[in-house]
Amino acid sequence: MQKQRIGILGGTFDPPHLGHLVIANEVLHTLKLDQIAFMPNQEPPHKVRKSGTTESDRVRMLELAIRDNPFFVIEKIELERQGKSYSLDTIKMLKERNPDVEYYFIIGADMVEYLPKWHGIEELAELVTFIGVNRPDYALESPYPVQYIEVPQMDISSTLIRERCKKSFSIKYLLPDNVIHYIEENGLYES
Ligand SMILES: Nc1ncnc2c1ncn2[C@@H]1O[C@H](COP(=O)(O)OP(=O)(O)OP(=O)(O)O)[C@@H](O)[C@H]1O
Ligand SMILES: O=C(O)c1ccc[n+]([C@@H]2O[C@H](COP(=O)([O-])O)[C@@H](O)[C@H]2O)c1
Repeated sequence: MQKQRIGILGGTFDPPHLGHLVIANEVLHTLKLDQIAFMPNQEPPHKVRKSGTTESDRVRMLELAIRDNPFFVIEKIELERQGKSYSLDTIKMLKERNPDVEYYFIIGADMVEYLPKWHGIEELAELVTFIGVNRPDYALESPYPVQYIEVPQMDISSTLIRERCKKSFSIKYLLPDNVIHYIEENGLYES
């Protein structure tokens, strides 16, 4: 039996935006994967979250963002454990639960640059195939094995969206309309 092939897009998704959706879709189709699992982290290993959104806000926004795509799912495994969400621990747990799945870990070029600092990177690189996608202002080079996929470049980040909300500046077209409604209804990122 052929193994199931799943792309994992790990992230903070605070909030999810079109950059996430476009890279997920490009990788899904280029590699003909079975599905893409968006995996929100509990506590990002390399940055401090200051936005004030709750875990359930981030999950709800992701649910809304991927709602119309049957190939997109949410993997909540990192929300089940406290502390920093090291990818090595997560992938080991996922492989234990699903031994017949091959995992493709999708990362933007900022994370490709950061790979040497990932916890247990040598071991992790043996367990997954890293898929690197371009992102403005970052190089796509790594001493670790990374398969590169060229995606339409978008200078959108969650930081940009949070900053715009704070200034009451428009965020239309940068993320799905239903996520924008959620942000507005719940007054997220206003301060
Ligand atoms: N516009 C983009 N182009 C390519 N990759 C992206 C883009 N936005 C996010 N990514 C990648 O998606 C993954 C999850 O990103 P994350 O949820 O941290 O979003 P972010 O926009 O980088 O957030 P923040 O601005 O808060 O740091 C990371 O691997 C990141 O490199
Ligand atoms: O395990 C690590 O050391 C590690 C270091 C940096 C980032 N990551 C993972 O890379 C993914 C993207 O991270 P972020 O912070 O840009 O959302 C997310 O799943 C993180 O948990 C993992």
